[in-house]
Amino acid sequence: MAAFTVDFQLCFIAILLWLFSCFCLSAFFFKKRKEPELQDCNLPPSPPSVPVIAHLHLLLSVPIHKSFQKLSSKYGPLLYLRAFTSPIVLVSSGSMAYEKLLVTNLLGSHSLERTRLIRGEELRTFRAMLFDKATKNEAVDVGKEMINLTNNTICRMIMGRKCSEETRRLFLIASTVGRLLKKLGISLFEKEIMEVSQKYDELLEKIIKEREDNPNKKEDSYLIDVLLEVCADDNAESKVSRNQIKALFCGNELFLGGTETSGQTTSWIMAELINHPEMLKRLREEIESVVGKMKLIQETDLSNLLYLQAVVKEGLRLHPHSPIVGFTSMIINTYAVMRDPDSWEEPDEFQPERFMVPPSKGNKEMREQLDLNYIPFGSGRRGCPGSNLGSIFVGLAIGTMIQCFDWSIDGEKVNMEEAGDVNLSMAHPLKCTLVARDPLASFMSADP
Ligand code: HEM
Repeated sequence: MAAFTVDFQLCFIAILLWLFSCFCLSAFFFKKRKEPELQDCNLPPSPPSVPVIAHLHLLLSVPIHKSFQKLSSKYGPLLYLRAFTSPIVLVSSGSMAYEKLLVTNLLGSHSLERTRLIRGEELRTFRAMLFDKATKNEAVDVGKEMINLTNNTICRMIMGRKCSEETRRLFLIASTVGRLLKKLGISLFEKEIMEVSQKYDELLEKIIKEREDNPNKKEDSYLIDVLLEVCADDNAESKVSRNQIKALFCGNELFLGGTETSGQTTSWIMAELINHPEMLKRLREEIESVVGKMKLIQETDLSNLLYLQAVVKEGLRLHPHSPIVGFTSMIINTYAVMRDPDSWEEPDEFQPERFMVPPSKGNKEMREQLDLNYIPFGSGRRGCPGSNLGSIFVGLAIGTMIQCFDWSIDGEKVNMEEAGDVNLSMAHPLKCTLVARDPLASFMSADP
């Protein structure tokens, strides 16, 4: 009996302690929100919840990605959950087939060719923005402007229209929080997503409705048109729901994977070129001899600009955006592999020449070396499906910035200190002032 009393007391104390810690945790980790604001929002569906803690038990179950996968297969890919009173939107992609559809209709070589015009237009806007900053003598945050460029371009490649300021804000939240969580297969956004949720849903509904009412001709169709066609087809091989199409725009890996990676890579490469003026000069000379002195660089020039390609490759080798990548049951330290002194001469030096294939080495040997030791885009099934598009983004931006402007920074050299753990970034984001170069300035000021 005595033993029973002690156990009962212990149990009681344990329950009290548990409840107390739950409340402490909630006060510490989750900000309180007012219910009326949430009721205003047009929220995604929500699974049954438990009193007080709401969906906390689901968020704490291990392994979390499996538990979320189970939830999304039961209730759909876009879910509204709560931990106590804190809102969470869970975005899970539906199926491999759906992912495949996205990748082939956006990143495949045929699609890249079809969307070249969009990238050309966005590049012109980017160049005009830089020209404007140069005229006003304003500093440029290279990474930030590159993220804007890639966001706008990917958005247009998907649905034929630009991102609004709001959308861009949402993507920026997604890229910060989502970066850590994408490995778990979830996207978790805080207050801001709930605030824009209703307006955002309305905007997406409007776009989808517009496309449904006026479908594009097949040859002019964007990814969104292909997805809507599959969504409407009951006999389609891979099922796509309306919610999945919406989920594509809030936190999908296409945006997370495509924007910050290109932004950071471009910043690192510009920093290396500013620190190595002789390489910057060589690159500029190559552009002038291949493209011409009176013509602005275009995507179709990239395949002829071998030194530019080598500069981009070397930037990706020294500063991989993902220093750690996971393969099936292994973790690979790409940073260490690409700086391994057994494979690379002077591995810590920025030397684009190493990617200019010397005639004595031959292409085969070079390719073997790259296959084994060059993995800035990961490798295998989990490797980056956007590697071609990423190289185009970075190559074009670097080519444009070097061809059209002279760059300067505060101080002698750019500080190359690294920051970040999951993703490698510059501890001191690259900010420069620029001057438009003659005679190209006259072309840029005439740009729209
Ligand atoms: C220079 C630019 C880029 C770099 C350095 C880069 C690098 C990477 C790396 C290393 C991974 C594998 C991550 C891992 O295994 O944990 C990855 C995955 C991915 N990337 Fe990229 N990427 C770039 C551009 C892009 C672009 C432009 C897109 C598309 C618009 C894109 C879409 C994706 C997607 C969807 C995944 C996830 C693949 C999966 O998990 O199955 N990336 N990227």
